[in-house]
Amino acid sequence: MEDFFNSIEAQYNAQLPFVVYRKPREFKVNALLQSKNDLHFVQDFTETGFVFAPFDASEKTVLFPLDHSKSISTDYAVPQIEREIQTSKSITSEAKQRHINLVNNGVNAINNQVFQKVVLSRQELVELKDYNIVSIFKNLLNNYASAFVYCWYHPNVGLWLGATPETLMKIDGNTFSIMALAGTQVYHGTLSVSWGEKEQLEQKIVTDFIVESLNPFVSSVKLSEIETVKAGNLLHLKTMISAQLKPSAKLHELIHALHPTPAVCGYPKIEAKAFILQNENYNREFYTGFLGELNVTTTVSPRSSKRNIENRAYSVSKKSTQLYVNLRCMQLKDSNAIIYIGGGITADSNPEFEWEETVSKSLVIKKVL
Ligand SMILES: C=C(O[C@@H]1C=C(C(=O)O)C=C[C@H]1O)C(=O)O
Repeated sequence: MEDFFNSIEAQYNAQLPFVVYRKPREFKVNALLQSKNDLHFVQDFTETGFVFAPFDASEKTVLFPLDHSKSISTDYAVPQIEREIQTSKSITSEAKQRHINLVNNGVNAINNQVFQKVVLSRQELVELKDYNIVSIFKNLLNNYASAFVYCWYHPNVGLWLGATPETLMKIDGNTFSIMALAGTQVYHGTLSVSWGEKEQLEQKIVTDFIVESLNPFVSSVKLSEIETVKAGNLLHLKTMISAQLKPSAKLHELIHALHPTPAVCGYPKIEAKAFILQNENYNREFYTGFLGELNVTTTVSPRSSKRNIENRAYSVSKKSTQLYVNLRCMQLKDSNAIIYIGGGITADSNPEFEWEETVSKSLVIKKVL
């Protein structure tokens, strides 16, 4: 296992591109190491490899192509330590006022019927004296077992790390699933909590948008019950949506229809996105973009018991895609961690609470620094 992490460190020190990641609730940590520092982009999502996409879909999506990279992996058992997060009050009142003004502008636009929901965010700088990316990555692994945890690096793009609770989409053969995640409250030891109308509405907007956008691409849609889920120190509302992809469905069209969903952008999408780009006053870059495995072939054997050994002849290869929304993340740049945090705004948003929500979300990352 230490060899694995030494290879990651050596790759970073040599300024060569890599991604190291662990899927939710898995023990295996995978990495792709590019042997040269070339920068590849996705053309039409028929490629195979690991993608890293920005919030603004008019910008390019970076690809680490499987055939230009070395794949390595290790098993990693998480030590049983869930440290509680200490709330820090180090934030300037200027940053707070700026966010409150931004939220007020969002609520005004909603009252003027420009859109129904918008997700507004900010960045926060934490100065780091010195840091080791492998130790920060291990802290993320140890603290967020149910998240997709990653560290992604390209010398011409940047160094990003995160532990996201949100799946953008999973495709296994023709089976498609997606998560509608929204609504936030701080976890106080129980999942049995009640949710306000504001949170229920902001989550429903996400579910409805997904179902409507999927319609041209799928043949049968199933919705789960709405569940309360825990992500670090927070609780969210979640609906799982699954469907069968039509043979004619093209992945790039599907991604274009869904991303960015109202979980990270707003509804309607075009108006909300324009508001974000004009009003947030900073560049989200890859925050609220997506990342993950694209068209990776997995071989599934129907039975693995000895009695059915002859069945191995029927083992099938499937293409699988697993993309996650880039949330609870940071960029390490010079001697700073830039933390990205936001929340969904509806007509009933209270700007002070929205500020507090971003503070709570920032602790997910601050805890591992
Ligand atoms: C935008 C973020 O999170 C998203 C917004 C949420 C909300 O508004 O309640 C909840 C989960 C995510 O879909 C973030 O973490 O920065």
